[in-house]
Amino acid sequence: MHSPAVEVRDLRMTYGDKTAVDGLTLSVATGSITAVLGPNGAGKTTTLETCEGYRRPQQGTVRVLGLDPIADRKQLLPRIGVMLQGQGAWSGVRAMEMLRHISRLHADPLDIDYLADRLGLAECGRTPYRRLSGGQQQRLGLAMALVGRPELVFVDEPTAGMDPQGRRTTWDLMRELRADGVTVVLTTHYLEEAEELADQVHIIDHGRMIASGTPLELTRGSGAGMSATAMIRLVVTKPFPPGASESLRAALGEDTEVTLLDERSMRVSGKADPTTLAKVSRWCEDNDVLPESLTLGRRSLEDVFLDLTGEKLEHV
Ligand SMILES: Nc1ncnc2c1ncn2[C@@H]1O[C@H](COP(=O)(O)OP(=O)(O)OP(=O)(O)O)[C@@H](O)[C@H]1O
Repeated sequence: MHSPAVEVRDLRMTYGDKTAVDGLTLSVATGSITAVLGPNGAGKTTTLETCEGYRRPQQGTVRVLGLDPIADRKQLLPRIGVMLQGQGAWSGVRAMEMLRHISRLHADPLDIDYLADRLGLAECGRTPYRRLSGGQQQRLGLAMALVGRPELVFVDEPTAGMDPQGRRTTWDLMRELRADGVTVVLTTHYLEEAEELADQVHIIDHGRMIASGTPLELTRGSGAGMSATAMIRLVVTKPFPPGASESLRAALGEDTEVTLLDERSMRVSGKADPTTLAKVSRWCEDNDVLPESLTLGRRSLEDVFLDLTGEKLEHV
């Protein structure tokens, strides 16, 4: 077994009297893609910046590749790649000049033409940084993080502002990195990105870990911090009678959430067992409601996130 690539223990970070990270513990397996998900202001960037050595832990410990990101910065820097949110480059510098400059800081850089080609930067290589589109700036930031052949990369919202093709290219690249044994830690607002890419997902809210697991564990409800729940969708042939969701909830019991999605469909999250399905069906009979469909399905990561945080994330 490898030791973890990143280990955060009981991290606490504040800005004045604002607590940004509140006793966070997480570990990242070497060679994995790990996604840190959370609503705006959850503490993702602060946690990453502490791992990258930009911030000193106010409480708790952070180890990256077994090293202290601040005390061992010199040893660590050549081994990690960092793509910051809204990464800066000098505004007048041309994209390829910037990449070449960064590549010269590394002992054994990747071929920059290969990297530019791979990330679709070749056609804008002579464009000054400030004139690149948001997506091109993101791709350049990613190239700058990868050019030194890091063992571990931190990428903060790597595909924000990218078009669907740029996003897919980036996802492919992340998978290639993993296949080469590189560890990837990313933050994202896009649940689909986490679902597509991540081996492990940590969901944080208000600076605390609220759930973690593989995407499958989380959507089945078997991840840490989760209870086993399923999603039942009930679609009926004519509009529900008034008070239907409250009445169905009463019929199903306390552990169930019933949400009216529109006048003819409801979402029930509760236990995934035959009894629950039978109760829904009995409720339909008692209320003279004819189901058009009654389906039991896995929740999406979106449903999990919504249930845990009460907030919606943006869609891809
Ligand atoms: N330099 C700062 N000074 C004061 N408060 C800050 C600072 N940086 C972050 N915060 C606050 O700390 C909390 C956590 O911010 P952080 O940027 O870590 O969250 P995040 O999960 O990365 O959010 P986002 O998804 O919006 O990037 C937020 O409430 C934020 O307003």
